[in-house]
Parts: sequence; C-alpha cells; structure tokens
Amino acid sequence: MRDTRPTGAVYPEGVRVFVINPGSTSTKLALFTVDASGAHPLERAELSHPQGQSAREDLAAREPLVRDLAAQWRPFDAIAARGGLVGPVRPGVYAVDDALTQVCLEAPHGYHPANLGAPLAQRLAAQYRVPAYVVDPPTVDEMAAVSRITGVPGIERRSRVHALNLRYVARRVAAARGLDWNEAVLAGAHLGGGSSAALFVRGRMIDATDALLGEGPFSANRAGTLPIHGVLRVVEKRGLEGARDVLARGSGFKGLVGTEDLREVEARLEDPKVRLVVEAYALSIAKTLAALAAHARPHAFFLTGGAARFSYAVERVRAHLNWMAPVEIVPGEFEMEALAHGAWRGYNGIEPVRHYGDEDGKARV
Ligand SMILES: Nc1ncnc2c1ncn2[C@@H]1O[C@H](COP(=O)(O)OP(=O)(O)O)[C@@H](O)[C@H]1O
Ligand SMILES: CCCC(=O)OP(=O)(O)O
Repeated sequence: MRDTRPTGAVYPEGVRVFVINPGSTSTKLALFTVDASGAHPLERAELSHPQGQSAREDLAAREPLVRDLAAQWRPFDAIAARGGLVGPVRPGVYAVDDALTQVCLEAPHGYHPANLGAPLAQRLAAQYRVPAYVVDPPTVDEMAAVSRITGVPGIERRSRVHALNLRYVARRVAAARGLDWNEAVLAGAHLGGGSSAALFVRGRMIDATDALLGEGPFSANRAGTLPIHGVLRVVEKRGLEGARDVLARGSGFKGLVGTEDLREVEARLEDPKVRLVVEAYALSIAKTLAALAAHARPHAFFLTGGAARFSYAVERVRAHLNWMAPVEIVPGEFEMEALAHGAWRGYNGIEPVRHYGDEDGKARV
C-alpha cells in the first residue's frame, strides 16, 4: 500500500484523484491522473437533477452515485471536492477536516449543493484511507475594501462566485493571450445554474458578484440583481423563506420561461417571448462585466460555464462588449481539472495545504 501521506517529494507517476463536484443542476464526478504535465481524465460521469430543499435531501440523493463510482474507479490516491458556502476565505487548497465538513453541513453561511463536496469527500476519505481536499471554494473573497461598501450601513457586498472555474479560466485566458498573470486585468463570467462574475487584477480577484441571493446577471434558476421594491414585494407576498426559495431556485429562466435547462431555451428561440428573455440575459451579463471594468480597463473579457455553450446568447454578450475589449468564449467548465490539479498540488506538497478556520485561511477583509 503506497504511503499516501503528502510529502515534499513529487511522485514521478501520476497521482490518481477522485473528483466530486456537486452543482445546483448537476453532480459531476471524475477520476484523473495528475502529474507535472497536468490533469488527465480517466473517467467522467454527470448526473443532472433539480436542487433539493436541504443538505440532507441532496446528500441522500447524491451519495449513492458517489459511492458506487468510487468503488468502480478505485484505487485512487486522493479525493478533491468543490467547496461550499464557507464564509470569506482566501483562495487555495484546503484539507477536508471536521471544521470544514461541519460548516458545510450546518451551513451558517447559506446552503448550496456545493456544500456537499466536503462531507462526501470526508466519508470516502475515511473509507479509502486517502487525503481529501477542497480547492478555491465559492466564497473565496479578495475584494478590495472599496468594493464592499453599499448605500446601507452594515450591509456589505460579498463575493460568492464560481471561484474555482473563474480563477482557472482567467489564468488560461491570460496564458493564451500572452499576458503575465501578475500583470493581467481580466473580467469574466461563469454562466451555470448560477451566473457569477469577477474582476482579476494582477492575480487578485478584487471585485466579484454574489451568485446566490446576491447580485449579478440572472441565471438558469436565480434572480440576479433586483430592484429593492421588487425584493420587498416578493417577501411581502411569500414570506422570508418563500422569497429565499423562489429567488434562489425558482427565478431566472425557470421563472420566466419555465425551464432551467438552457438547451431547451436554445431550442425555443423562435418564440419572441423566449428570445426577448435571452436578450435580457445577455444584456445583464454584459452590464455586469462592463461595471467590473470600471475598476480598470480589461485586457479581455471571458465567458465560461455550461451555458457558455449557448452560442446565440454569448454572441449577444460579445456584441455588447467587444467595443471595450476582446471577448473570449471558453465553453463548459474546468472545475474538475482545477479540483484534480489542486489536490495534486496539496498531495505533493507543491502548494501549502490550508486549514479552514486557521489564520492562513481567513480572507484579508
Ligand atoms: N450545450 C448547451 N447549450 C446551452 N446551455 C447549456 C449547454 N450545456 C449546458 N448548458 C446549461 O448550463 C447550465 C449548467 O451549467 P454548469 O456550469 O454545467 O452546471 P452547474 O451550474 O449545475 O454547475 C444549465 O442551465 C444547462 O442547461
Ligand atoms: C454560489 C456560486 C456557485 C454556484 O452558483 O454554482 P452552480 O452554478 O452550480 O449553482
């Protein structure tokens, strides 16, 4: 049995990493072999499903699939999982420990299916006696102080984005455009079940949206930025919990045209009502990215995520923005590769492994 404890040595052969990525409309699983040349997929699986009402419900729905595939794809040396809403943290590789698992399950910072990553990983790590890691949770927060201020004392903007994929793709776009990551200015959006956007200035995500009951473009199933009077009306009509539910899971395309599957929306573009909603979606994305560019003129914009495969919509976004800067389209998401690579870095001691709650993990607020 190979000594699976992380050491300073870099293993010559690939490290086999089992990857767990619970999203709002899908659970993605994969097995990678990772070495200095990158993360190479050996197995992939994806299950689409609507988001449940709670962590417990989602865990019960998703754990059997995860256990079955882990049993089929073993052996593996490490596990990587997408992190959940864990409050403001620095980017990086985190050990899946009791503190991280507990905050994901108890969800004091809010619940999203990504919260299931750490609990699922911890259970498998115990069963297979391998280390488990979370990489770049959605609450990575490097916002500049000026970006946090709102017009209401005590209410601050917060960063809750697809940090894992946005950071990974931003680096890829910088490299593809011959930009030094530590000099690049890039504004990007991840278009998934949720829509999120962020601005990267010299390697730091200095401004970002909140993809869950926050702000930014509307999405497959979420409201995005709303006028305050509208929020008040929804709360008056549905009560606080009802409002949370409809704004976080029953809005966006799901509320406007009855489906959160943008492939179905794409197939209905001939319907003028649907097309108008798609135009509004594209404009909301463009306006969000253009606002982020107020900090600094970007070398480029980029669009990524599953819905970046929606070619009509992303071309409409490009039309709104390409007078400001080039718009790169990077369809799909690279969360699985980014998770596997992050686990490899932690496993081999190439990157320090942070621990949730320790000083080195807390965001610089
Ligand atoms: N080829 C496609 N064309 C249009 N939309 C797509 C396509 N593939 C996926 N999508 C949409 O992307 C969204 C899911 O984004 P993704 O980032 O893959 O998942 P999640 O947000 O659940 O993590 C869904 O609304 C889905 O309909
Ligand atoms: C909270 C940001 C992460 C997010 O919205 O993920 P999904 O698009 O998978 O719901």
